[in-house]
Amino acid sequence: MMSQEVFYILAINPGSTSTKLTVYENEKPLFQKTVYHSARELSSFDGDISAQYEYRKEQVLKYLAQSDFDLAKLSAVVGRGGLLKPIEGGVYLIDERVIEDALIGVQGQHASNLGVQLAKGIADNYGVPSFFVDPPSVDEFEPLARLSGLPELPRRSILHALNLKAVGRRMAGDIGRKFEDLNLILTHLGGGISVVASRRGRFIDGNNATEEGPFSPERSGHVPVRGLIQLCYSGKYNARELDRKLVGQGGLVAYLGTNDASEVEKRVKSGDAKARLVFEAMAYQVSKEIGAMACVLAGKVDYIVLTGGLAFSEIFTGWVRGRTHWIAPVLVYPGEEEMRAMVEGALRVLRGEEKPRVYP
Ligand SMILES: Nc1ncnc2c1ncn2[C@@H]1O[C@H](COP(=O)(O)OP(=O)(O)O)[C@@H](O)[C@H]1O
Ligand SMILES: CCCC(=O)OP(=O)(O)O
Repeated sequence: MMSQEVFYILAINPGSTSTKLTVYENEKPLFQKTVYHSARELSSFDGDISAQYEYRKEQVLKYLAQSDFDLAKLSAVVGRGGLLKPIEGGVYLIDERVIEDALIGVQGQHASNLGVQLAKGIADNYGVPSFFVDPPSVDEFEPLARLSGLPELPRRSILHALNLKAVGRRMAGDIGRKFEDLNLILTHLGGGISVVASRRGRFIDGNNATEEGPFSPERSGHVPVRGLIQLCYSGKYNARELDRKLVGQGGLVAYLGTNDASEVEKRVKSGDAKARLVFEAMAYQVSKEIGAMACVLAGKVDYIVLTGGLAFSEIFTGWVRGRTHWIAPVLVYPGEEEMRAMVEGALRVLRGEEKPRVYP
């Protein structure tokens, strides 16, 4: 029997509330770590994502050192793609143009922009290639989904593509069907929230997780726009401060002072009425967005799928199920498949099963 070549992959996934890292030997995880960043810790960077680079890199290297894994054995590093140009899904090589777009935030600033920077930074030190897979800027919207009501402000596809594609595939496999044969409403419940209409595997519409849809642990979601204009001209905030208020300091953080949904769940269980109102309102808004995506799919919905860290909360998923089960059966896949999906993408390229795409 031929022996299979052994590849060692490091995957790095910076999110708004955490940095996840893992090392795989082929398909086998050797080490996994989630470093949580509190809202207070991140507020010291004053909304400047690039300024978090050294801090997050230090954290990654610190926990890797504790893992006893010898980085000299690395075959590749894969980072979560950021708010890059709108592109097709797939595995991409990280080159200087990717880093440039991540740094300037070609479609905005978000922690995931650090994923490609951290991956390339570490990969270059060890002379190995670096990749990103299905970034948040995967864009499969239909023409109808792109209009907002103002021609100058088209809607943009910014969502949790990596996790939602991976969980959609896993869920379809679990019921013996193909992802490409199903109509799904896929919902990522994390630091940010995406609710997506997946028609036969294509994400034809979904809320932009950085500026639309439900509020989330750290984002305001959609807000009354004329009130927002008044805030802009109130003289109280500059543009960065206001952006930070909406993304980073919105949602649970604004109402309850924490981005930690498990902490909020504890407060709800202990009888805190305000925590209950806010937590239930977030579930109510997620349910409304699911209803909107059911209309996008003209009611032809096979399943509603809830995933992400917040899907561990049975109280929360129970509220969403209660309001949406009449649309389609609700399946819950707590946590995320992002790390495995990134590693598998890199492995396909290293094994020559797929050619890496070049960023346009
Ligand atoms: N067991 C749990 N119960 C409730 N909430 C949880 C649990 N685990 C994580 N969360 C919450 O999920 C959110 C983060 O989800 P995650 O998918 O890890 O986010 P990110 O989008 O930042 O990667 C945080 O608000 C976190 O507190
Ligand atoms: C910008 C879409 C991705 C996103 O919001 O990720 P997090 O929830 O990890 O911040």
